[in-house]
Amino acid sequence: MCNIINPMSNVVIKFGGSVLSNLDNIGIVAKKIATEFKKPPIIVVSAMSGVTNKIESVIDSVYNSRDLQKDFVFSTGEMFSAGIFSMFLEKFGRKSEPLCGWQVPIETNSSHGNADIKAVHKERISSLLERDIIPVVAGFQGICDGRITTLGRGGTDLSAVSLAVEFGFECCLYKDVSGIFEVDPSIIKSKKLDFISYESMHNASLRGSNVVSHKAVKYASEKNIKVIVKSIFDESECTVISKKEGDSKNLIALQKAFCIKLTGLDIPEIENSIISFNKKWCIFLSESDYLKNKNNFMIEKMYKVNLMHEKPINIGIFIRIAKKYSEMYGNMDTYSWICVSKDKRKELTRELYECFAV
Ligand SMILES: Nc1ncnc2c1ncn2[C@@H]1O[C@H](COP(=O)(O)OP(=O)(O)O)[C@@H](O)[C@H]1O
Ligand SMILES: N[C@@H](CC(=O)OP(=O)(O)O)C(=O)O
Repeated sequence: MCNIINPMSNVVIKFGGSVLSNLDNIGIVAKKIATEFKKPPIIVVSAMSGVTNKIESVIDSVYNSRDLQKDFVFSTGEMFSAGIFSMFLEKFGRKSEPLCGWQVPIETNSSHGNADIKAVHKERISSLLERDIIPVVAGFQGICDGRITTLGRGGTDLSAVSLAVEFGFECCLYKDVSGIFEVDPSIIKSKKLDFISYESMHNASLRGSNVVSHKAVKYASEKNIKVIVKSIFDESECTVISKKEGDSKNLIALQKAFCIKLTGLDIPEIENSIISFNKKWCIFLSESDYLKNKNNFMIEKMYKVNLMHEKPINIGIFIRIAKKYSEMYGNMDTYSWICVSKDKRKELTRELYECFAV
């Protein structure tokens, strides 16, 4: 089942790093847009895959920089892909113009590195669309007080959703997967969902299923705009994220967890940590706390396998599985988790899926 995007209708189309993995792929998707979309869509692009991580490591190697400089450099990956994508569109016969966030402009608050969108101005893009020129917007970025800001990792999804809201267009996120699955397809084979509610997707995104950024899902939910996730290489399938309450489903999301196991009660002061007591004391760290503390403590890199369940699950079965794999687990009304080492994560995920998937 899929709502095929109608090439005759107005649409915002976002291509993420997973699709923009090399120049050949950019050429292939740009050709498809240039030849199949009669009405000019608004294209929104991420940096090519791996580029933002590389930029981040360059920034870290130079200087523990202020947010202002960091965002300036961070935003360049998207500028590069917007320019290249636009060149390909022209090569395939369509007029196009690349735009940075500040040129649109997309106004944000001043939270560098994790800014929120305050306003999207339509005039410049509208004037391009009227003249049949395809705008290619660099995602993940905006402007505040004349300074470039970035929207947080995965933020291009948010750029696309906010443009779709402002223009009243459909919003389609093209990924390297044909939709949202009950489990990340790179971990195990599971069922693809035709629909998922904002709430379920938001919960899954917050707990590691970063296929769609949690900020984008929240924004779409607040503005009640449906978001379509699909693959450009298989147009027959997709997932629609919307208000529609779907049937009850279990989703599994994997999250990296950085964990200090304590021998005594000598608890270090670490911001935002969750202290969990389950036979042993341990502290889960955020990735940034992990980087700050990795030289001072023995920190284990683990995986938190989160099972999101809309109905209560059989707790006896869950605890039996949890104990088989780990001493660290938790059970709540709507989600349960088990923390395991990297080598056990697939096996555990498979067992949870087999026991609890609907
Ligand atoms: N439940 C899920 N369903 C589909 N894909 C998922 C899920 N959880 C994680 N993923 C991963 O998300 C990836 C796509 O997201 P991402 O790399 O952020 O895309 P992009 O950067 O192109 O927007 C897929 O390659 C897939 O491995
Ligand atoms: N390039 C940025 C923004 C982004 O949205 O990327 P992607 O769409 O590839 O997840 C990041 O890596 O966070």
